Amino acid sequence: MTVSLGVTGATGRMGGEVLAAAADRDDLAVAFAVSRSPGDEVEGVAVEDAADFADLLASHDPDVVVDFTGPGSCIEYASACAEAGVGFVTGTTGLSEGGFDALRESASEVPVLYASNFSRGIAALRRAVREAVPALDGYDIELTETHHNAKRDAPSGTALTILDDIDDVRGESERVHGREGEAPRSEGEVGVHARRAGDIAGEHEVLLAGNHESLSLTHRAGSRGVFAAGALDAATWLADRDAGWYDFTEVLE
Ligand SMILES: NC(=O)C1=CN([C@@H]2O[C@H](COP(=O)(O)OP(=O)(O)OC[C@H]3O[C@@H](n4cnc5c(N)ncnc54)[C@H](O)[C@@H]3O)[C@@H](O)[C@H]2O)C=CC1
Ligand SMILES: O=C(O)C1=N[C@H](C(=O)O)C[C@H](O)C1
Repeated sequence: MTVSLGVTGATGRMGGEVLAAAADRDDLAVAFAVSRSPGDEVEGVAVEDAADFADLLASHDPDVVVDFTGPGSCIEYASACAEAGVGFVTGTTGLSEGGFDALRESASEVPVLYASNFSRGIAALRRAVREAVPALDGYDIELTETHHNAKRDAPSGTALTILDDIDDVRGESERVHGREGEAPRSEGEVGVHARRAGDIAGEHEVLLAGNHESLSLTHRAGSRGVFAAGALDAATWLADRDAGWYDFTEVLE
C-alpha cells in the first residue's frame, strides 16, 4: 500500500526535509503540500496556499497529514483533518496545555500522533533517563538543550518531554530555568538551560551528578533529516489506525 500524504509548512525548514525524505521513499507519495507563503516548488512539489487546506483535503483525500508548523496552525490543521477523516502526524512544539487539549479532541475523530522529537536516539535517551534517575537517587539533575538561532520556543518540546519523564519516575520536581545572581541550588530541583546558536539541528544533555561522580546522557541530531525520516515512519504506521492518540514510541515497538 502506498500511503498518501499532505504536508503542511512546506516552505519551512522541516517541511522541506519532509518533502526531500518523502521523495526518496516508495512506500508513500505526497498528494499535496501547503504553506502560508505558497509559490515556488519545494523538492519538485508544488506548494499551495494554506488557506485552501480544507479544500485540498477534500479533493486529494490523503491518508495522513504531516505537520511541522506553529502551535496555532497545528491545532487548526488537526481540526480540519478531524472533520475530513484524515490522520494527523505532528512534531510541532510550543503547544500550550489548551493546545494539547484541542489536539486530543481531534484524536477522538481520527488517529493523531504527536512527538516532540522523531529521532530514534531521543527515544533511546528517554529510556536511559528513566532508568538512570531512580538508579542515581538524590543526584542533581541539569538539562541543557541547544538549537539553531531561529527556534521560537524554549525550552524545546523534547526538553519538556524529558522533564515529564523525570517527574514520572521520581515525582514532580521544581524546574529552575537558568540561574542568575544569588541562586543556590535547592534539593531536588531540575535546572533547565536553553542555548540558541547558528544552525544546530538539536542537542539535548541530561547531566546527573552526586556521590563524587557524574553521568551525562547526550543526544545530537546530525541533521533535520533524522526527524523527517521518523515522522514519515510514523505517518506510514498511522495510516491504517483507528481514531485515537498515539505516541512515537509505539511506532518503534
Ligand atoms: N518533533 C520533531 O522531531 C521536530 C519538531 N520541530 C518543530 O517543528 C516546528 C517547525 O519547525 P521549523 O520547520 O524549524 O520552523 P520553520 O519556521 O522553518 O517552518 C515553519 C513553517 O510553518 C509555517 N507556519 C507557521 N505558522 C503558521 C500558521 N499560523 N499558519 C500556516 N503556516 C504556518 C511557516 O510559514 C513555515 O513554513 C517547530 O515547532 C519545531 O520545534 C522541528 C524539528 C523536529
Ligand atoms: O525546532 C527545532 O529545530 C527542533 N524542535 C524540536 C523540539 O522542540 O524539541 C525537536 C528538535 O530538537 C528540533
